Amino acid sequence: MARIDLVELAHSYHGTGVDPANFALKPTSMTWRQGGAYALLGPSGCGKTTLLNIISGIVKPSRGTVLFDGRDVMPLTTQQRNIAQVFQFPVIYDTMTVGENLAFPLRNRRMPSAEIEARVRQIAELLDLVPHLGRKASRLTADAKQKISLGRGLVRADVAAVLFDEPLTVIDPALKWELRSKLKVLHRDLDLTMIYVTHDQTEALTFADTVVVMHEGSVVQTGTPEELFLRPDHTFVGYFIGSPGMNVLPAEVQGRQARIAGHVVQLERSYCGLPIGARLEIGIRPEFVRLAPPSPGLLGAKVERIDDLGRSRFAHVRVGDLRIAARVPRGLSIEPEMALAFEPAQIHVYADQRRVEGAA
Ligand SMILES: Nc1ncnc2c1ncn2[C@@H]1O[C@H](COP(=O)(O)OP(=O)(O)OP(=O)(O)O)[C@@H](O)[C@H]1O
Repeated sequence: MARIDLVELAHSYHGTGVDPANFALKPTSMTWRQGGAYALLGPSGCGKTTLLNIISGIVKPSRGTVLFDGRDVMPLTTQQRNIAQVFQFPVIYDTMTVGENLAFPLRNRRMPSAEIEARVRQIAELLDLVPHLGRKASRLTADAKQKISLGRGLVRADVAAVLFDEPLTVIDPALKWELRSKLKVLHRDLDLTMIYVTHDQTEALTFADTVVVMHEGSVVQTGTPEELFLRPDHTFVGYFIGSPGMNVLPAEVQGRQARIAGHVVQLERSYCGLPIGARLEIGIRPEFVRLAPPSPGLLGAKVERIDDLGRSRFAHVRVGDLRIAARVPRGLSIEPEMALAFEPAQIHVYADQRRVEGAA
């Protein structure tokens, strides 16, 4: 296991002569804690695999350094970096049995047979593969083959980190939930540093203690699932995490007031000296906007649609040109013309998409 530091990493697949705004990975410095369970979350093409491949040594970055426990690993190959990787599709030997597949990374390291057997058994038990240990891998379903890939990634206790690149893509949806929970237990039991790449917020939030959100080649926030929900540092995080995503509304902001579509909304904190010329927006999650009967003090809204999610209902409303999602309280009778009440403590202010910390 290792602490992994990324120091001023940046990467362009087209040489460093191109505009840095077009780099696949924009300058990034961060630390992955030893023993942490991380998810690297973002939409397709945002640079997740590039970052993962730089850590493992598959891609040489255009700029910057990777340190494992303070040691520069840039001159080292993937194998020398001692990283285990699990990819989207199973990487196993069909001609070997399940047990032989799991043992393979350990035999390669010349581990004593008794230790190999004990470790293979432990991993097989954790992944419910014990009944299959003696079977040829070729006879198994795609799900079971991917479980073997996961097992092969986890079987070595001495790796610097285990990197998972969308490992549950081929898994049946019903099994996905189970395997994700299993990975979390495995992380606790095996005490490994794990980085799990996904574009699926549910996968990220259920697996990780810390979620790293990427957008257009940059890490825009690193935090616990709760931090990402309650205090998105970037409008993209607000929009990408949560369902429905955060409302992001153009606003004029002065002191403790924001003006949205001509209506004044009170803020809990004060915002003075906001950057001149910046695009100002407020962000508030639908959970903290309440649909209410029309009232003189509230922002009037036209109801377009109600989504019933079983445990909660959300209204999609229109205020002038703006579309806003709001929570529908139980028992509220809904008319075409309603109003919105905002929870001041949950309103964030953004300048050019970055959250601004207000003053008390
Ligand atoms: N080998 C390559 N050569 C040129 N461009 C590449 C290469 N690999 C990735 N890219 C580009 O770099 C950017 C980041 O890609 P990357 O695969 O890292 O993103 P990602 O978030 O992992 O996406 P996905 O989930 O689709 O794999 C994209 O614009 C992609 O087209």
